[in-house]
Amino acid sequence: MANGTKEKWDPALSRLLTSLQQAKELPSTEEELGFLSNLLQSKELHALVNVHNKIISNGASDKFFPMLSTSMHVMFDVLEVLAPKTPLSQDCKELFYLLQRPHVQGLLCAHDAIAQKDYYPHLPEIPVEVDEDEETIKIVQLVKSNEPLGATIKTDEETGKIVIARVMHGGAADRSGLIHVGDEVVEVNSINVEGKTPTDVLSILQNSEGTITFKLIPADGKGNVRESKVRVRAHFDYSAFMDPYIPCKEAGLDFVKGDVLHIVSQDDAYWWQARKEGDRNMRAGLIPSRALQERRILHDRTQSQNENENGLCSVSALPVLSCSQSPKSPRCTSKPKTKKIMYETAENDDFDREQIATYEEVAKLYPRPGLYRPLVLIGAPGVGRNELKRRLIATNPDKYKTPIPYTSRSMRAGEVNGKEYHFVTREKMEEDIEVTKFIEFGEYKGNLYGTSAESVKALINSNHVCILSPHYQALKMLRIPSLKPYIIYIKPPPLESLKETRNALHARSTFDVNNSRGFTDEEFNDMIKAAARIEFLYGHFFDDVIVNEDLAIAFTQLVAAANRVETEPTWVPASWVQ
Ligand SMILES: Nc1ncnc2c1ncn2[C@@H]1O[C@H](COP(=O)(O)OP(=O)(O)OP(=O)(O)O)[C@@H](O)[C@H]1O
Repeated sequence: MANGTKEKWDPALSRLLTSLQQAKELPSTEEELGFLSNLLQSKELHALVNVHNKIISNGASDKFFPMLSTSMHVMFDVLEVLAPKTPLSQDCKELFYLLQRPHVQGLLCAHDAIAQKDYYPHLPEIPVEVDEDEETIKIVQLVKSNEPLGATIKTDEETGKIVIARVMHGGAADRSGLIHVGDEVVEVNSINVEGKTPTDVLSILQNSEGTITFKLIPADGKGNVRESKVRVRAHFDYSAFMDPYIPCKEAGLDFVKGDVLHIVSQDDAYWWQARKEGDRNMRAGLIPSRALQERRILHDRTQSQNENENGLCSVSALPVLSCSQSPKSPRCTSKPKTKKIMYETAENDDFDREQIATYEEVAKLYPRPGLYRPLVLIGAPGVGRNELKRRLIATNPDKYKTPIPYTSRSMRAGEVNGKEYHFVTREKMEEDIEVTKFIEFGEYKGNLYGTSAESVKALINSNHVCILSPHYQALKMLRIPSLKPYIIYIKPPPLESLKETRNALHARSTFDVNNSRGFTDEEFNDMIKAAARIEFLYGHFFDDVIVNEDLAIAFTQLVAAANRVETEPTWVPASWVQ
């Protein structure tokens, strides 16, 4: 033996070597035998087998049973908790730093792979011709519990046999490490399934008690697939129960618009496997893939277009405002207001309407010194965005700033250029509007008004927290990587409470008499309708929602949100952190 003594050798390797000696009579070349003999005696293989055996024996002993298989998640949670505490304690700071080191993360990742039993060697196909009739059969026994099996079956289109269609990450079948996609099901509890439909097989499974024994013909090229790290924000609501096409309703994962999902597998073109972010439940669920969801949306749109013969409305499900809106004046209020900016943008400019919103890849953005994220208050006109904005600025006028708008109107006595407004010519403003320099603009009494993207950037660059309360259509220009806005939706309370709070005498001049106003019943109704519309179109962009019922409570929530942005990690589009 070239290396080491034979006694220390793994018994399986020794047996293989002995068999190799006996195989000399078989029709094989000297070269092949020599290669195998060298391989079986190599130090590297020996070391690998030892490591493998150790892992298996540790895995088998209760003493080393993993406490969890998601230490990477825990690490991210800990980072989240620690982030705001780093300025307070040296220990927190050190741990925060350590947990972000690639070596520590690599160690935890390896731990999770082992805890998820993702360590079985993935052997290539045997490169010799196998007798077609002599198929390998594996017998897998699983104990039936309340937990679903975590696998789905289907009839193979070519062979007509029942095969494993998918194995849910972290489910019972996956944890067994013995059932793989493509395995052919021959028997279930000694019942031959040949010629049976998946529904028949399902009822055999449902009627079995205790241990379930599968006889399977292994698929080629099987193997445990590592979990992907992709996180997405859902832009639509999903209920597996309501989905007639999901291969198995029980295996579905329900979610609502705005939920962050961890996509663990995208192997299937139509059905991804996902967990809700932060959900400790190990088993993943099925959700429609991006491609499938896009197809469905397109199909629904075509159908609603067909139904809508005059073709006036392309999205029939949109909550619509009752009043007609002209391009020059999209607001519904009948009363003139103190705020002068009107929006040029017409209803049909709602930018998401033509996009197919399914999933958006997201990543965590950690707060850091020098990162000043603008706070954007979105809401129905009149809901109280300006009131809240003014109050927040008043808490710290050196920190919170709002950009000074541009106008084409002439300066009045007492006004200073760059204080109330930046005064520019109409031609200059029109030129800038043309090259999309304004995040919002409009015309009022023959003069143009607008807020430029540059002035938002200037505030950020001068280390201020920029606070904006633009028209919701401005989100299109604001939600970009260079600005990284934090979007807070200011929601009106239910109609009765809206009327009650706004009609209360003291509420009219809550903060600034000049900016106080009353509302008609029609305006209250319009506010509720506009709110429903904004939620429908932009709900998936909201980082936070504040119900502006009691003003003092809403303001406290706004202050808390503003602090959160500075101290806690938040989910943002993945492209913002790359
Ligand atoms: N929670 C509340 N309770 C009572 N009154 C409120 C409340 N929030 C706001 N208001 C009052 O409602 C009026 C409209 O608020 P505000 O001007 O801030 O609305 P807005 O969302 O900025 O709308 P717009 O963009 O049309 O000006 C103000 O008089 C304000 O004081």
